[in-house]
Amino acid sequence: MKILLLSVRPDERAAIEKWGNRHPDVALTIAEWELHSETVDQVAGFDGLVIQQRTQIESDVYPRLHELGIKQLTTRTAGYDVIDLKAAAENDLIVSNVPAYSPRSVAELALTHTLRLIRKQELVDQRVREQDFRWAGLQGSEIHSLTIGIIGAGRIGGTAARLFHALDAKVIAYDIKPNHELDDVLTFLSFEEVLQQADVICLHVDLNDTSRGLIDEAALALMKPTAYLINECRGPVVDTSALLAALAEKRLAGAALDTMVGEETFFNFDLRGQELPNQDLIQLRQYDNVIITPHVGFYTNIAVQNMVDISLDDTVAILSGKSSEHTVS
Ligand SMILES: NC(=O)C1=CN([C@@H]2O[C@H](COP(=O)(O)OP(=O)(O)OC[C@H]3O[C@@H](n4cnc5c(N)ncnc54)[C@H](O)[C@@H]3O)[C@@H](O)[C@H]2O)C=CC1
Ligand SMILES: O=C(O)C(=O)[C@H](O)COP(=O)(O)O
Repeated sequence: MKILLLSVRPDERAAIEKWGNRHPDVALTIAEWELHSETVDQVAGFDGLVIQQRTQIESDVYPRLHELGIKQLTTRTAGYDVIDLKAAAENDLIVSNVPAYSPRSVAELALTHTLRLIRKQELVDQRVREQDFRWAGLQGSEIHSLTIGIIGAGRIGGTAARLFHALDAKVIAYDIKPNHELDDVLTFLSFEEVLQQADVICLHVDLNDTSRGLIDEAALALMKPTAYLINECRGPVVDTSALLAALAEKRLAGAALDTMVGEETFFNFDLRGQELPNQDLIQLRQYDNVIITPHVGFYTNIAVQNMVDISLDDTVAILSGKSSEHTVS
């Protein structure tokens, strides 16, 4: 069996090698390129495909994969919004993802961002760098006195809720499919109630037709002017122009963004000394109450090993005609 892994980063190689040592019967090939119209022909001769990319797969790729005899497409990520599931199904491709490689990795970043925001840590760091050691303007708040609003209480949102609950915060949540196994740590409310009551809103929805643009001008207008917004899921869930307006007019206390619209042109690039390619990023970076992290929520040692292991196990299972519990349709 021949499996091609695409978009492989140097830090994934050790995990891939470990899996390969446990499966000497599987031939693994590593490549750094992404799956697109201009690269798809290089897939010829392989049985299985494992991807991880932020840019959409073009529509002509799916029929070409079918012509090349590819029957499976696995992304070693939780989000699978770069894949058009309808086009994949029309071309007999079984799609799978890695839904739970480490919900803690992202949930712990949400907690980190929350603590940094409520202690005004960006401003503190900036001032200390400038040798300004005054306290004025730096008073923070304590987590146990706050209400945390989780939008999308799935694997990651639910894990974040448990972390916040353990720190004695009040946790409220909105989800289109509430999971009542979380009732011991949070209270499900309406979308509007969560926005109105929370001191910190954490976004953990998957990107779909109902969540695209969910945090728009109207949603931001419902939030308290003292509240913070944290986006750890996908950039398009937030209307960035509306967010910028809310920040400019001080209708929001601040924000932390681990995902942004257009991030594929700047996150995980070394742009030191260069002009930034995105106006929203330029504007957001000017605020000392905005934290930007380059989509590192997932990026822990445990998560990277699990992403590799689970995606390769599933690829082998699917190609062997067995079922995988991670197929998506
Ligand atoms: N920053 C990062 O590095 C990472 C980001 N992610 C993103 O986080 C997302 C969530 O991951 P999981 O928790 O594993 O997914 P999940 O599928 O377990 O949870 C998503 C939840 O959102 C809910 N939801 C969907 N649309 C909604 C809407 N319009 N309003 C309210 N709730 C809605 C669903 O019902 C579900 O409970 C992924 O799809 C991915 O986009 C995932 C891993 C790493
Ligand atoms: O798993 C996900 O979903 C993630 O967001 C990642 O872990 C990073 O994946 P990409 O956004 O780089 O595909």
